[in-house]
Amino acid sequence: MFAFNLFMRRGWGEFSFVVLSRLVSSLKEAESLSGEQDLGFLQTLLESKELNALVNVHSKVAKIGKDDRVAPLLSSSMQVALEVLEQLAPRCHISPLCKEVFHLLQTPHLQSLLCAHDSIAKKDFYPHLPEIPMEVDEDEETIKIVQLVKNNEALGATIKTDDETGKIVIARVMHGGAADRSGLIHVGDEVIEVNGINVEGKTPGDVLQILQNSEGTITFKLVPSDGKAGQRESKVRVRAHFDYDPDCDPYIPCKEAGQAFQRGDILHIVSQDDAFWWQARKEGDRNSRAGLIPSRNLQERRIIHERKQIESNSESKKGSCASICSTPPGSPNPNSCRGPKTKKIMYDVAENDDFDREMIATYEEVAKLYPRPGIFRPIILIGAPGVGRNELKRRLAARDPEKYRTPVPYTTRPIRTGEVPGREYIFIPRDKMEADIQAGKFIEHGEYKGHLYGTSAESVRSIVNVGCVCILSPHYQAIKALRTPQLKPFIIHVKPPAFEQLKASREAAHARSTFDETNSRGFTDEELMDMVKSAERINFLYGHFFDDEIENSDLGKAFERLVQLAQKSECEPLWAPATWVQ
Ligand SMILES: Nc1ncnc2c1ncn2[C@@H]1O[C@H](COP(=O)(O)OP(=O)(O)OP(=O)(O)O)[C@@H](O)[C@H]1O
Repeated sequence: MFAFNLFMRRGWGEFSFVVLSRLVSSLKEAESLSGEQDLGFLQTLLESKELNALVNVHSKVAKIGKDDRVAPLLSSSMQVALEVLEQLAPRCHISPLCKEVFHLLQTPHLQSLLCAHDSIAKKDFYPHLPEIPMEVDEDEETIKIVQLVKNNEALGATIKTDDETGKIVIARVMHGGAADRSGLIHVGDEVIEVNGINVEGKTPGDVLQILQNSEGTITFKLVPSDGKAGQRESKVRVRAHFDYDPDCDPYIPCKEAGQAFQRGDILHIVSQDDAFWWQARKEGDRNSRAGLIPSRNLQERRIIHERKQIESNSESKKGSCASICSTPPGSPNPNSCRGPKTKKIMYDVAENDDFDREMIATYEEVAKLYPRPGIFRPIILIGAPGVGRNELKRRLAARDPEKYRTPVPYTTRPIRTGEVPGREYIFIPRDKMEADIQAGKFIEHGEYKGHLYGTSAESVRSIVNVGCVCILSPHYQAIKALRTPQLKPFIIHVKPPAFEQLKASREAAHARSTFDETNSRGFTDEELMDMVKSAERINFLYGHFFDDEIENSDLGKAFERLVQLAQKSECEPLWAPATWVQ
């Protein structure tokens, strides 16, 4: 007893050989107080080489730990570096010093050093040693009694009936919730009593009722699980590619535990332990508890199931006039009476649409992409034909021709009078262009009136490599080919306003229809209507790829917004696919 009192008083920080030898001698004094077997065991342990070696190491570490000169000043130097980067990003052009610090702080070696420093400062020494196996009497069950004060906040844990034992167990503990913060309730703990009421044979619903009827302090009697407690938060961030509302989800285990989100939201996935229900919180919501969201696996299954249902419904309705809308909004109406389009068509829409429907958009892992000094992300303007992408692109290039450039397209058509090779087009023989298309050298291409047209990947790269911002306004189906880790484009959706506003703005500006080959008339109502529908459809199919959007109603305002977005893409760290940030 004396020995252990000593042990407690001194604490581990002062534990040394002196203490160890005093422990051994005090054991001898206490021989009469306890069983011989226990004392013999303790004496062997205290005199063992292993323990003495450990004490030796501990004493040295403890000594160094007391030296203030090597004590860390902070344990979040990486966070500080990121904040400095964020502050510096818009100021790089001010001085070469800013630029150099900005560049230095981004180097992987320095960032790794800061991360290593923080881990040591936090005493985050991995790997963790396995827990010491405890020999427990088989009949003896360890029980913990946990008391939590009930307030307006949810407990942040869910319960279920264990399939094998039929007992009530803790199914999940929501990160950051009351149960998690208590550090006392863990997944797999068996619930024996709630407020003195034995829950054996009860359903999770019954237990919930007990909890709901309780006021003030709630006492749980739990048998701890033998699994690992206190899982660390994962650092994964994803961009959601669909809207989610737990209130409308009949399968979520607990609606109150759900986390609603919208397409485009950045989510911090804090746990992926459960195959079907991840725990996540919206990025930036640091203090809120995490909520349940469907896992990628579950969401993919749902989408496949929904598609199958839609397909079988439309199969069974074949031949009848009414059909379920299995196509995205704004899909081309095969009965449309619009005349033949004279406009240049770069893609076979029908062929590519089937491919798009194959995509199952759930979550995309993202990371912050920091601006690189002197290398700008290409800006891609996507939008319905005629919406004004070229007009905006022209204005941006005219504002600063040294900075914003558009690649010169290639064509196989013969040169016309007044045209200068390399100015309007780069003229190229058909067999050469076909071979280059085959070799994947074109980021977009198409055929119009028997001639090929296209934009080469090399022309985009060469603009980027000379430190200019490349602006592109390709057909929307080129998104997938352009959204690569090499190009890292910033993609903006240029949207039309509602029909009335669209019509009024185009009429007021005497806008020329891009559907008329001679450019001699304004847009017809049908063309404007198609533009609105097409924008909805583009948003449905590709909305999750857009970094931002511009509503092109008032041209001046739309252009102002484009300038702001261009600056944002040049200066700010922005979320991008994680594969782009290596
Ligand atoms: N906000 C606006 N208000 C009025 N007129 C506009 C506006 N935006 C564009 N326009 C006009 O609409 C016409 C079509 O614009 P533009 O050529 O830029 O379309 P586009 O999206 O590039 O089309 P396409 O892809 O079919 O070539 C042009 O006459 C342009 O000046």
